[in-house]
Amino acid sequence: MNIAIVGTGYVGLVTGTCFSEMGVDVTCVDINEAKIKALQGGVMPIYEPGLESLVLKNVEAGRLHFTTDLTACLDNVSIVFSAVGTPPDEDGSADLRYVLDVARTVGRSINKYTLLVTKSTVPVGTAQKVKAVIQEELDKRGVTIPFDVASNPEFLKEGAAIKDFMAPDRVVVGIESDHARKLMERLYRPFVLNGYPILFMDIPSAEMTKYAANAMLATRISFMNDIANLCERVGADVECVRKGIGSDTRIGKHFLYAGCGYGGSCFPKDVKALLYTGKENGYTMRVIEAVEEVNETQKSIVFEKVNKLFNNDLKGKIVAIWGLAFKPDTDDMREAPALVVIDKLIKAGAIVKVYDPIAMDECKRRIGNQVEYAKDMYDVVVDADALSLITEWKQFRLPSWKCIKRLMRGNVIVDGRNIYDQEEMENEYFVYSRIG
Ligand SMILES: NC(=O)C1=CN([C@@H]2O[C@H](COP(=O)(O)OP(=O)(O)OC[C@H]3O[C@@H](n4cnc5c(N)ncnc54)[C@H](O)[C@@H]3O)[C@@H](O)[C@H]2O)C=CC1
Ligand SMILES: O=C(O)[C@H]1O[C@H](OP(=O)(O)OP(=O)(O)OC[C@H]2O[C@@H](n3ccc(=O)[nH]c3=O)[C@H](O)[C@@H]2O)[C@H](O)[C@@H](O)[C@@H]1O
Repeated sequence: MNIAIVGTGYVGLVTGTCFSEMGVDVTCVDINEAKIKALQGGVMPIYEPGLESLVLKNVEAGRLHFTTDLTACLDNVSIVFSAVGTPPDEDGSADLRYVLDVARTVGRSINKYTLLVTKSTVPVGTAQKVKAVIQEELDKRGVTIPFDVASNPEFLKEGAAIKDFMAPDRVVVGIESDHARKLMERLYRPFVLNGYPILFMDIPSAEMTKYAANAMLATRISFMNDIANLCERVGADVECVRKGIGSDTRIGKHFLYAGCGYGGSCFPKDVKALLYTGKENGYTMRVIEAVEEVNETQKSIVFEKVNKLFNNDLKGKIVAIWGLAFKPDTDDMREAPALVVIDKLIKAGAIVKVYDPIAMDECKRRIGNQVEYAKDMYDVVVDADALSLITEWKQFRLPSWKCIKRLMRGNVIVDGRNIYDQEEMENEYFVYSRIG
């Protein structure tokens, strides 16, 4: 089977690589020439565990190709996936410009039946827009060429993308023709053989499933952050509460970790887009509004705690930060809580020193020399008055507190992800503060 994947970002590159691993011949397409050139030279444009070796292996096997020219590969493929970005517009709605650009190129260039599958996260009704654009282009050409559209939202998480794609809880596919269903059944057969369910449904339901899933996960996080903030005020421990409620199988253990707010390229933007869809349809999504509001406040919580511990006077204080990426195992800093904390610390007059195992270059690209970049996790705490943990990379979990105590000039530790033991920290004579 030959397919093309348009958009070689986190989703497109992982999708293309994983399908090629299953024996499919995949051409990954991107308009970003530098990205394609790098990939052709074996250089990954993103950090994602396990990706590089899988890409190199499948390129070597001749099943994975990279190009900037979608038109040139359309004659050889039966399915085109669109995995381009859908960033938030100013009003919070999903910007469909890139998705519709892909549809336009497909309409202008196909010469035989093609199935265009949208993998990007798009609001209900997008497939119909995609269909209309392709038809418009075919009409302009004066040709009749059969085509279908489908929706196949992606549920992978950054940092665990390969595993999530290869072993999905489910694959959701929205279709409106038997032929499209057969093609998608064939493409996903290796996954079904491995026991992973594929759920076929109508296209609007598939499109909505993606937003509902992300909004539900974001809701759990904001709910727990709300509970954590109350725990702190009433003297309960949110970590005990998390285990207590997570053991109820109706609630489940996952996505119940209180922290310094959710970030990333998806929860923030998808929550906004869902709110917009509600408004557009005369309905206010009140729960989702609260989810967003709680998260906005929560992103400042580490700053608020540090500030309070220094009696609202951070002028000249050195604050070290562990973790910049929006979560561990990625270099992605889109909507990262660290950016909010850094900004507030700088505005309060603090000197900020940062360390992240992978996202240092990304941070430099975003905020330049507003902060000091340390060479490792111990170097960053030298002379610091306070240390704040923002991203729970594994290497931060069991540090040498003896060494840290020697290097810091102060003893304040603010744990934005609740990974340290309160008693141990107090035994080490740290002033320790966590979430909840
Ligand atoms: N990042 C993630 O973990 C997940 C993202 N998604 C969704 O998948 C979509 C893509 O997200 P990412 O991979 O993170 O985006 P990304 O920004 O990493 O990659 C998008 C790529 O599309 C390319 N592109 C834009 N227009 C193009 C065109 N006309 N032709 C060819 N290439 C084009 C860009 O150059 C870029 O390389 C979004 O809708 C996102 O919401 C869904 C699940 C997980
Ligand atoms: O649509 C998307 O792009 C993806 O968005 C999320 O994946 P991702 O953003 O990569 O990462 P998550 O592991 O979900 O973490 C998101 C944020 O929530 C925070 N989080 C997560 C879990 C938790 O219990 N508590 C918590 O604060 C993380 O620190 C992080 O900032 C979803 O988990 C994926 O299923 C989805 O495909």
